[in-house]
Amino acid sequence: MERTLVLVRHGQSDWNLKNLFTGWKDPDLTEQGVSEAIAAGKKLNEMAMKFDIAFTSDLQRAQKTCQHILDGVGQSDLKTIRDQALNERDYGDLAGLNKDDARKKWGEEQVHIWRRSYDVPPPGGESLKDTAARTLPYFITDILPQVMSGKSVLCAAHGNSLRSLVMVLDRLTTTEILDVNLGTGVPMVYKFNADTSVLSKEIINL
Ligand SMILES: O=C(O)[C@@H](CO)OP(=O)(O)O
Repeated sequence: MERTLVLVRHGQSDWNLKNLFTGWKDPDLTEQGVSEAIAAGKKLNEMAMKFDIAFTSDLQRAQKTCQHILDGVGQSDLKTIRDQALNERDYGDLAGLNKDDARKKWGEEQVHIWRRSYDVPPPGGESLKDTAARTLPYFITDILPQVMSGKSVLCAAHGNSLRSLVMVLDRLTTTEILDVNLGTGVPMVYKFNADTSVLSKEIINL
């Protein structure tokens, strides 16, 4: 039995391009972001990937990426479940600020800690640990059972909401996760063993 999960971060958004902290804000994809999502769909189609169900967040950059990928594999009408649990980490007071301005104000090191550490939340926002406290239960109750029943599942979400899942799937430590950055529109194809452990992971570079 094949148990497949494809995780993909949305394509470039307007605020990625403008270098702004985004979090739960809801900017659209840029032209490049649309191209990345279309390219991801094309690659998965070349691999003859077919999905049984898709999951995405409550934010349009992930939803649109999900739809472009489904269009690319010829499954435009596939059942897609949207849930806030998959939303990006809430960046709190940093949302809307320019990342370079933030580095000037608080220093390179502090901003890196806010962006990539496991348990230090940005002011008024969620740490990766806080994010995992909503993404992981949702993954376990809603997404993993689909995968374990032999389905092929697409999950289009966000840099940090997906880092919280990748940390568990790849068995990374709280130190190792610091260096993990997910590329926009780059699918990660996971296959699972019958005991829910990861059999294989393939990163599909565009
Ligand atoms: O702004 C955000 O919400 C995220 C993802 O783009 O940024 P960062 O990579 O800094 O965590």
